[in-house]
Amino acid sequence: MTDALEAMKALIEEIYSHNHLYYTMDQPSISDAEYDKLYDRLVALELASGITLPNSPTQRVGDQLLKGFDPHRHKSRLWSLDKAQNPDEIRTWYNRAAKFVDEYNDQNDEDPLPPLTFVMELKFDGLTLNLTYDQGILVQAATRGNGVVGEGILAQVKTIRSIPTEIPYRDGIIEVQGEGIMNLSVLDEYNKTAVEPLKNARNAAAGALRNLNPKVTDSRKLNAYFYQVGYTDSLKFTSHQAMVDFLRDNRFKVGPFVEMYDSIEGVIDQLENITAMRHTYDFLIDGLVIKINDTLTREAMGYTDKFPRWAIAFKFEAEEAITTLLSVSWEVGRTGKITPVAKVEPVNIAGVTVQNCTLNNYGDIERKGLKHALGSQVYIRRSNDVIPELLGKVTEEIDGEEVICPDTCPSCGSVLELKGAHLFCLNRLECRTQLIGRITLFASRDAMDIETFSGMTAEQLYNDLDVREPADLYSLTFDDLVKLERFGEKKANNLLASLEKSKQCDLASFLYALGIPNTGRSTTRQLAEHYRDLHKLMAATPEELVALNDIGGIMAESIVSFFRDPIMQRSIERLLEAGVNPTMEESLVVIDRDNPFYGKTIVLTGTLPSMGRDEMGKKLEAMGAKISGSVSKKTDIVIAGESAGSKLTKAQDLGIRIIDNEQELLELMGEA
Ligand SMILES: NC(=O)c1ccc[n+]([C@@H]2O[C@H](COP(=O)([O-])OP(=O)(O)OC[C@H]3O[C@@H](n4cnc5c(N)ncnc54)[C@H](O)[C@@H]3O)[C@@H](O)[C@H]2O)c1
Ligand SMILES: [Zn+2]
Repeated sequence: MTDALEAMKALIEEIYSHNHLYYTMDQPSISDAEYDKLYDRLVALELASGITLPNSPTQRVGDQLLKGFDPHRHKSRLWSLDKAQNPDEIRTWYNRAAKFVDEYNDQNDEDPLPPLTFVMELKFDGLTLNLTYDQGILVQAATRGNGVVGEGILAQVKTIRSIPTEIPYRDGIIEVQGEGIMNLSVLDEYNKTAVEPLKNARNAAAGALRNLNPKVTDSRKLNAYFYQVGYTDSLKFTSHQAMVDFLRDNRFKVGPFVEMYDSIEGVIDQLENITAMRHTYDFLIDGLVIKINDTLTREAMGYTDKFPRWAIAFKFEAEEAITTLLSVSWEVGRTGKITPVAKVEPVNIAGVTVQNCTLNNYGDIERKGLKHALGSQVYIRRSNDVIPELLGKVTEEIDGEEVICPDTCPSCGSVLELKGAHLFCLNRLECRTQLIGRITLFASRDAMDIETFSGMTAEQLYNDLDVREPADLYSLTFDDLVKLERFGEKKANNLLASLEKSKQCDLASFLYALGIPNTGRSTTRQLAEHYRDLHKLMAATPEELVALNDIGGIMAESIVSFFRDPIMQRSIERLLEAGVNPTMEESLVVIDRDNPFYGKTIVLTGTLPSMGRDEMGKKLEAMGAKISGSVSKKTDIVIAGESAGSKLTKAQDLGIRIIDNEQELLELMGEA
């Protein structure tokens, strides 16, 4: 028992030191996942021993208040939330609630509680805010603090444009709870020019709101969402739904996802869908919150010392971790761009072991304060299946070994050149890695689609048969190939046949195969559709190109300088001489040019009830529409399915035509 006590005391001390860094300083030194592990260990010890020490963090909310802010005593307490990691833990919570209601109703058969219904909302990851309105005027805004008393941050909160300083409801005092956040697009924009980039939107928002200088808060362009009326003098809401309606009527921003369910299995059925959508929102969420809808039931169930019994948070798997930066190596891409790749101490993030992380470029290392970081603790993030990213050092003050940037190309040894934030090897004719990269791209599936070809094939052909550029592939012979290791007659013949077949290719794939810097598959398709002829495109001017949808200045310059480069011109000429014949496939069906989608740029977002976005996109393309991935002034129509996120908001802001009813859409398409 004394062992358990000692262990508990040590854990409590450790947790408090992290609480202080997280809640008071907004500068955590461990990831949330690691923190949660410590916390769960303490909970387990308390359960096993049956002892809870009086100062245990499991019995209280938050941490000490920061000096310099006026304390604000909340009119009604603010709470933390109980957590579930999986559907079974949600079912356990539900069973407890259902049992409570049964027992309650047995004793109160005159006035029973209604059957349980639920609401599910996004769990915003920012800083809790409690706003006080007196006769309709915003008179105070406070942090959660320890739940009873928070820090008054009215001046800071007033910099948030979306928070109303006056509301229509004027009967006495009302307190409204929500979360101050920094939109992810705003964080990206801020970091593009910031001297000190911000590593994480949660800490960025919390740090800005708890900054004594409201000008700093203002410069971070924060936002806020509200989900709860904590206190009123006289109002009563029968349900959460009624409360949300009240919030909307009083011009508070309510989350884009607030859904009602009449069974817990209905809630659980949706968990996976919403989890899959977590990256479509322009703000951080760290989970979902499930709450019982009915107010009387909430009041009857009440609270523990720390959280309401009528709500539970479903926590997503963490996407950030802390680990050690071991080394940085430099990789040469097919355009000659040199990219730093960081090797880290292997760490598990959401079920995947991460060992390598990208740093975008040379400039990034400086900007993220990583110049002296070898051997240091660093934050990494892996989200949305993208390549893990290195965010920055955990403790900026402590120097590690220096990251040395190369002056010469690690592949060919020629002197590197710095263009903007990127290092480049300009030796395009002889740099082995670049050449192999270009050949690999040329043969890849989205390009010329040469069967069974891989990066290894390109390397082998380079080493053994002097294949230096794509055109060389077309002069390979059976005798050359059959001699190669791991090749046999069959493989040699297959490769030759596939190369022969690729000569009749469509223009868009051919353009993609050339590897024009900064242009992806959708751009090359657009170029092909517009110019319909390789030589016309090769003669295009930057002005002509920017006039096309989705092509910006940088891309236009890339395209023009690519085609003006004598080396590329020669390379294309050789391909044509070899018999490659890129053509624009004329569509077989004649498109009715009077249909409402002809020539329109359309963005699809959210989930459509009857078919996938890809399928709908193809149908619209066949009607002459252009499908684009992002909303801009050039967008004509946004088709919004269920749970559409930031794209829909942006379309609304820009006043773009929105079709959000599938029936209407199908009618317009002539399909209904
Ligand atoms: N890394 C660290 O060192 C460290 C230290 C302390 C805490 N933490 C993190 O904080 C968590 C515990 O924190 P907590 O109690 O502050 O918060 P919580 O995660 O338990 O959640 C409670 C908060 O969720 C917010 N919330 C967001 N959306 C909501 C919605 N729709 N409805 C209701 N509430 C909503 C509210 O502000 C509320 O205060 C830990 O699990 C850990 O992840 C990390
Ligand atoms: Zn090189």
